[in-house]
Formats: sequence, C-alpha cells, structure tokens
Amino acid sequence: MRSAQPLSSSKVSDSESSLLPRIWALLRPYRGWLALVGAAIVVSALLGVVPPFLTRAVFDRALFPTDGSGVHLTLLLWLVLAMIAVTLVSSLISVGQSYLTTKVGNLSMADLRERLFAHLEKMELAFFTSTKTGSIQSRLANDVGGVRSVLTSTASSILSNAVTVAASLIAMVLLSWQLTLLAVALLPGFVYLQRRVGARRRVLARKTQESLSDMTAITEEALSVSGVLLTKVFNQSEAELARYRSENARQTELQVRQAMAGQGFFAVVGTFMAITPALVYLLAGYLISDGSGPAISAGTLVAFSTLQARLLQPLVSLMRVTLDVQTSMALFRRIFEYLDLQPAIVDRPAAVELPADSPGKVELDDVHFAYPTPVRLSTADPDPVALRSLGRGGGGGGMRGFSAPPTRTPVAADEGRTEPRPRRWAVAGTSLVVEPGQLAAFVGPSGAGKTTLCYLVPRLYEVDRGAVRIDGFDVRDLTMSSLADAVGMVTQDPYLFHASIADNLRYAKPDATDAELHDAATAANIHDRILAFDDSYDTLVGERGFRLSGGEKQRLAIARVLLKNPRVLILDEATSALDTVSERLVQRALAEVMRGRTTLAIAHRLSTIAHADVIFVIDEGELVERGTHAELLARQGLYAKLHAEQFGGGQVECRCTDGVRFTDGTVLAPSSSREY
Ligand SMILES: Nc1ncnc2c1ncn2[C@@H]1O[C@H](COP(=O)(O)OP(=O)(O)OP(=O)(O)O)[C@@H](O)[C@H]1O
Repeated sequence: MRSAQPLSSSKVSDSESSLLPRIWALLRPYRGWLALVGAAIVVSALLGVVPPFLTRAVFDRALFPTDGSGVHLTLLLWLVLAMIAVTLVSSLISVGQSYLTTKVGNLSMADLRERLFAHLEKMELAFFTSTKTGSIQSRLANDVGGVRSVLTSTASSILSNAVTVAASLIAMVLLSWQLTLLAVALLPGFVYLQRRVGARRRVLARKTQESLSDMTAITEEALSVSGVLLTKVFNQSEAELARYRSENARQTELQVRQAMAGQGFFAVVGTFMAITPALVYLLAGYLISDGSGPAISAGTLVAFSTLQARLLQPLVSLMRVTLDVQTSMALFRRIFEYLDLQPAIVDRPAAVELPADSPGKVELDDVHFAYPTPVRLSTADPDPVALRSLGRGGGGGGMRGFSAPPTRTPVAADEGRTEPRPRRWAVAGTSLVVEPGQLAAFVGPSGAGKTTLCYLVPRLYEVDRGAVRIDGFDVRDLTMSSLADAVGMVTQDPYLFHASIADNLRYAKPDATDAELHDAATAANIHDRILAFDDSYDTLVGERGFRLSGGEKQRLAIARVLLKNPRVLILDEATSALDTVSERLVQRALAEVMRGRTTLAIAHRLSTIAHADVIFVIDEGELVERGTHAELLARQGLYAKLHAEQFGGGQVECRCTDGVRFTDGTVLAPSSSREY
C-alpha cells in the first residue's frame, strides 16, 4: 500500500523529483506531439537570434560599410527581405506551437480529471462518509484546474525561454564576451533571490488552495438544497454568511499576498535589465577609446543591445515560470495524494461471478465489524478527515461491542503522530441465515447496528472477522459487479438524480422500454401520480428529488429497484418521514417489491414484522433474539419490550409525520409521540 505523504512546505521540494516522473507519465501518451512542439520551439528560438545579426549586417555592411564605401542598396534589400521572412516564419511556427501545446495540455488534464473521478468512484463508502464532499469537489475542480497552466503552457514556455536565453547568450558572447560579462554579472544573485521568493510563494499557494477548498466545502454545505433547508429552519443564514465572509476575506488576503510576493524582486530584475544598455554603451566607450580592447563596430553595439533587450523578457518569464511550477507541484501533490489512496474494497484477483440463477440465500457467519478510524490526509484540507484504506482482519473479538476491534494502521498523518481512537464493534459476533425468498425483519433500538449489518451484505463495508455469504459464496470472493447486480436497496432517503423521472428509473435498467417503466411504476403505486405531472415521465425531479414528496420519492425508488429486479433486497423502511396517506401507498408498493425475493428489512411497520418469516432483534451490535413474531412475544425479552413500546402492544401499525396509524386502519392525528 502506498501511503499518502505529508505536505509541509519544507517537504515539497524534497519530493519534486519524485513528482516529475508522474507528471511526465500524464504527458507520455502525447509524446509524439510534444516532440513536434519541442522542435518548433527550438527552431523559433534559434530564428529569434538571427535578426540582431541581420541588423549588424545592415549597419556594418549595407548602410554604413566599415570600409567607407557608400550604401549597398541591393544588399540592404536582401537583408530586409530576410528579416521579414524570419519574422513571418517565427510567427507561423508560434501559432502552430500554441495550438499543439494547448491541445496536449487540455487533453492530459482531461485524462487526469477522469482518472481522479474514476479512482474516487472506486473508493469505499467509508471514505465518503468521513470526507467533506466539498473537499473532494475542490480537488477535482480547483486543484486540477490549478495545474492546467503547467500542462498547457508552462512546459513549452520553459523550453522556449531557456532556448532563447541560451541562444541569445551564445550570440552575445560571439559579438563581445566583455560586454556579455557585464550583462550577466548579476544573474547568479537573481537566481538566489528567485529561489527564496519561490519558497514563499509556494507556502502561500498551499494556503490559498486550502482556503479555496474550505470555501468550496462551505458553499457545498450551505447552498445545497439540504443545507439551505437546514439553514432556514434553524435561522442560521447570518452564521453561514459570517462563516463564508471570514473564509472569503482570508482567501482575498492570500490571493493578494500570493500575487504580490516577488513583485519587488521582479521590479529589481526589470530595472537592472533596463539600465544594462546604458552600462554597455559606457563600457564599449572605454574599450574603444582604450584601443587595447577589441574593435567594436556600431553594428555590433546595436546588435548586442537588441540581443540584451531580448534577454529580459525570457529571463523574467523563466523566473516567473519556475515559481509557477513550484506552486503547481503543491497542487500535483494534492491530486496524487488522492490517486494514491487505495480503495479498501475491490475485486479479489480470483473473484468469481455470482451465478445468474442463484436463489439468494444470505448467511452471516460470526460477523464482526467496526467502523474504520478516520485519519487525516497529509495535504490536509482545513477539515479533511479522510479515511484511508486500512489493513483488514486480525486481532480483537469479544462481547457487547466493548472488546478491542482489530487495530488498523492509519496512514501516516502529521508524520505518524495520529493515534487511532479505540473503536467499538458496530456488529459483533452475528451469525444468521435468511433462506431464499424469505422476509427477514431486523428490529432493535436506534443505533443498534441494523443498518450497518445490512450494509455488509452488498459489501459496502468489509467485515473484520467472520464472513457474509450469498448462496454459499463469501461476498469477498464475488466480483463487485455481480454482487451489485444481485443485491438491491431501498434506503430511508432515496437518492434521485437531477434528471427526468424516466431517466431516474432507467438508472436501474438503461435499456428498459416505456412499457417496463410503466409496469414498475404501476407496481410501485406511483404510475398515476407520474401521469398527473405536467410532463409525465419527462418531469424533472429537481436536485436530489426535492420536487417530490417523501412518499413519492420512496415509491419511485421502489419502482427503480423493481426494474433492477435483484435477488436480494435490503429495505430500510422509513415511516417516520411519511404522512399516513403516503405511508399506506408506500406500504402497498413494498409488498409488491418484496414478493418472491429474499428481503432483509429494517422494519418500522408492525405488518412487515408480523409477516416476516424470521425476526432478528439487534442490540448494541449483537443479535440478541431471533424467531417469529409469536415466538418472540412469548419469550418476553427485548422484542416484547420494543413491541409494547413502539407498537402499542400490537395496536400501532406505524408512526408517521401526521399521526399514528393503527392496525385496524384508523389514524390518530396529531401524533402523540413521533419518536420511537
Ligand atoms: N459511518 C459511520 N462511521 C462511524 N460510526 C458509524 C457510522 N455509521 C453508523 N455508525 C455508528 O454505528 C452504530 C450503529 O449504527 P446503525 O446506523 O447501524 O444503527 P441502526 O440500528 O440502523 O440505527 P437506526 O435505527 O437509528 O437507523 C451507531 O453507534 C452509529 O453511531
């Protein structure tokens, strides 16, 4: 396992060398084009030093021949034509080169974005439950966007400027080494200064990016539909604004500081380069009047000054670009850190497909599971508790969730000083069997571990000890894709995409015909409701389905799972979020979806429990009772207690937002007690 590396400002440069091969790997697919770009750059840089020599010839041979003869008009004409041709060819090459670099840069950036997206999609659920969505989005958008310049223009700009500087220097030495010495005397000092400025800008760039990531996270949290809802209900608009305002101010300050860092340095470099010609003329005067030095013609002096002036722009660009590269390295590091996260739950090398005709028997064999300890990523976002893939298995075991779960090694964060907090079993020593086609109801107090237990079946989390099997296959030996096809889920708050109803339904079966959609919706009790919408099946559901009521969303989710037609269904019944009318509609839809398939229901309705073939009572992560409704009531244990408390000893069917529905069909509103 590759571990994420800490990003501290002092560490960045240490590891730049290790980043370069990885950055090159991004560009490698386009190396043919890059070679072409390189050739174009070298040719145009070399062409760039030709005009000063032509200028010298114009002065010393055509206009004011040093032998004292008159103006050579024909030669002048040819020299002028050559100057025009060189400029034209350079311009044409430069257009082609810009096209190629932009294209290569954007293509490699698209590759990087896609790789990051694909990689994040493979990460286990635990990674997302412990990482801010905004932070993930920030790395995908801001960080990848931030390295755009490196991949588009920086590399070519470095090459082009370096070749121009080298060619100009050689040409200057050829013209006069004494004048060249004067012109470059201060360069080593500049390089030293530039390194110091670079280090400062790098620190500022990292802080700016972290702040940007925090702002994205705040925006994502506060301006999502759920966030806005929460803000309004709790009257926290001002607090949210204050949080945003403070981060915004920090961002502004950092941006200004980052932009200004090094401006003084560039001003010094610029001033020096600007006054160099004057110094050159002075030195030339001494050399000529001294008589001992080389004869410096007027043409040589003009050509030298032109070259020296040409040196300024590429030299400053080169220094700026070096700073940009250092900044981008920090961003690359953040991106590669995500790419280095190893998904904890992946197909084993010898993973097999679950046979298509397998009946759907679910078995848990001495299952232990504890939620992994979240650890900090080293290139931390301000609140980036990001979970690492963690070693599995081994250690621990025991009773009542207070024994020690296996210690997993968190990825080094804060240079290894993060101690994992003691964890407790969320599921401890559970063994059970649900036969094909059976309805198994899971009941227990809130937080007992029912949801966690059910999530282990589709391998959303990996067991620490024991095994979960479907039709005798350990789920860890099955391919993720065949397992996902076999197990369907209807969660408490079903997720819908911001798309049409039809598109949301086809998510389960992309090739479903309209007739199939209608059949599934009819079975889920939602077809007539859909027809009542203005755009029928083409109605947009709004972000996360917010334009639909809770009951409508649930019935759509049921229709969706009907289209998927899984052998095993996991059902998290949510009645407390529904009103009694919707609840009745949902219940009928559920009866339809449960028929003929193995169902594991986290039950909140008495009827589901009463009709269950087997009931499992969970408490503090452990399976404490099992049996049928009658058997468990007779036992007078936890089930009997819950039955008395939650279901009024058998009179209450379920509790809804607007009241209690009794088993005889009557409804009492408003609800006297909604919590259970
Ligand atoms: N992502 C998570 N990370 C860490 N702990 C978690 C996570 N999800 C749940 N837990 C903890 O695991 C325990 C079991 O939670 P779980 O959601 O499985 O209970 P539940 O029986 O389904 O509860 P409810 O009926 O209220 O939904 C709880 O203590 C809960 O706080």
